Amino acid sequence: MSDLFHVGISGARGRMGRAVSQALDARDDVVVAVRFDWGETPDLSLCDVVIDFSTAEASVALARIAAERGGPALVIGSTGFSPEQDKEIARAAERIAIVRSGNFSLGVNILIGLVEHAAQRLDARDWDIEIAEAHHRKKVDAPSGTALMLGEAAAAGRGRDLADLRSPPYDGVGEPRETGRIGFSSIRAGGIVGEHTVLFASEDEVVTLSHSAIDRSLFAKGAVAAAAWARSRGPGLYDMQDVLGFRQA
Ligand SMILES: NC(=O)C1=CN([C@@H]2O[C@H](COP(=O)(O)OP(=O)(O)OC[C@H]3O[C@@H](n4cnc5c(N)ncnc54)[C@H](OP(=O)(O)O)[C@@H]3O)[C@@H](O)[C@H]2O)C=CC1
Ligand SMILES: O=C(O)C1=N[C@H](C(=O)O)C[C@H](O)C1
Repeated sequence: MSDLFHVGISGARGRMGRAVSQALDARDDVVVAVRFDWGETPDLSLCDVVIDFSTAEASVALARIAAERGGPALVIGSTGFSPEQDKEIARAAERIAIVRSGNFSLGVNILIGLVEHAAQRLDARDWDIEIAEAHHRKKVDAPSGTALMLGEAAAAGRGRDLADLRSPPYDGVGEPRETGRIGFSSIRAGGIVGEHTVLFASEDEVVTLSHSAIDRSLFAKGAVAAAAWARSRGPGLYDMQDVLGFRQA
């Protein structure tokens, strides 16, 4: 394999697409082969990897096409997938390498391990878990992809799936909070890049684990590192824990 690799950018004119473009410009081992947005048909044969920050629907369509032709590898950062769309991405990953993550930052991927550790040790009968996130006013999906990953880590710490533990949204007058559930809340305001807090609360004390993204170039750099990693992988569905070498064998 040549040291030079060819990258496509999906969602190129978007906030993340532009950040990815800048992150790629800083590297001397990358050629940006194609850039595309909604309604444009890219020549995927020009790419070793496509970095995709678009929409869940667009990412599923791209994954389907890439899988049908046996490449390129994909790095998918879009969020807001339905369970059926999750399955479509997993199906495509039987044919090509896909690195998918709701957050490409090192800090959040460290936080995931801390949350799982805490959830495993703090008894669900005594400790409630609540996940709060804040993002810019243009973000359309909630809870954020990162909040859901943190929720999955908390659920895994308790040996369960998030789908079984997720609290319905609190709104109006309802029943008291059910023991062992994981709650989510979201803020959309101004230009907030990305704030995530996981709160563990007992009757006597509160433990708070949190992450703040200061600039979205953070996510772009992580996605570019994932692209460099993905281009030499066989088919499979990977995430940033794999790229960073955090996954235990
Ligand atoms: N995993 C992570 O670390 C991060 C994930 N994200 C996620 O990435 C996604 C994009 O975020 P952001 O850049 O802020 O959003 P933007 O709305 O700024 O950009 C989305 C881009 O995708 C384009 N697009 C829409 N449909 C298609 C399509 N079919 N094919 C190719 N491109 C398409 C849009 O084009 P047009 O304007 O022409 O419609 C637009 O340029 C969101 O889901 C967000 O949650 C964001 C930050 C970090
Ligand atoms: O839309 C965004 O901006 C972000 N989306 C991701 C998410 O849904 O978690 C990651 C990051 O927080 C920014």
